[in-house]
Amino acid sequence: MNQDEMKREVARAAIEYVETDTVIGVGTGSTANYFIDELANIKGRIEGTVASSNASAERLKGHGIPVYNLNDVGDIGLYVDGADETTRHLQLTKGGGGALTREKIVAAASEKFVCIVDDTKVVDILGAFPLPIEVIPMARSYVARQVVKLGGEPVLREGFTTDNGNLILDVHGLSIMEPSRLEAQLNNIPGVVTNGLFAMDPADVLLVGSSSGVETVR
Ligand SMILES: O=C[C@H](O)[C@H](O)[C@H](O)COP(=O)(O)O
Repeated sequence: MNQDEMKREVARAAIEYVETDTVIGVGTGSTANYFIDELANIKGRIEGTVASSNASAERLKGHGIPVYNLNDVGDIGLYVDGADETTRHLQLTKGGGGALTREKIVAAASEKFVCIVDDTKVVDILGAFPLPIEVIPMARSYVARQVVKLGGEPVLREGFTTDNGNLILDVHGLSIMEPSRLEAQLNNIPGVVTNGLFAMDPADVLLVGSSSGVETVR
């Protein structure tokens, strides 16, 4: 099974968590796209969705699936999204597609976060994947200097603007031994909107696709 087939399999497995007549929080990225395509097959069974990016909203609408504004729905039961890296403790790095802030908001507003990955994303220690930080444009240099003091090497994601009109610094070289501590430390820097660590509030369920099938980690 290749990586795309594994992504499709975990996306299909996540459909099991969808409850009838509910609003589903939907993530962003290639794995989340497979989930959106699977959701299209059962769209008559759900009330609608809240999307974590404009790209996902467009894909959902393209399938004729209703997309609501988070402000217009109450708490959400289920959020399904991919990740760039995950540990077996369900702590994640996200934001490779730059959607980290809206992802963190929709995940926080959801009762259960089911994370769907292929087995290439599972690591012992987070950090090989550069950690994305969403930054208010006027604070870019200041934030970059503070990140250097923490031992990271920030690289501006050239030509990229988030759905919120901000910039992304991809931070290389951080050894993330204490993910929750680093998540809080980075978020405390003025000018940081949020960073891509989901450690203080990790996923609730991890579905890992591999050539031998889909494994569930809780
Ligand atoms: O901003 C993007 C998201 O955090 C994605 O969930 C993450 O980058 C994983 O994407 P993919 O499923 O394409 O590897």
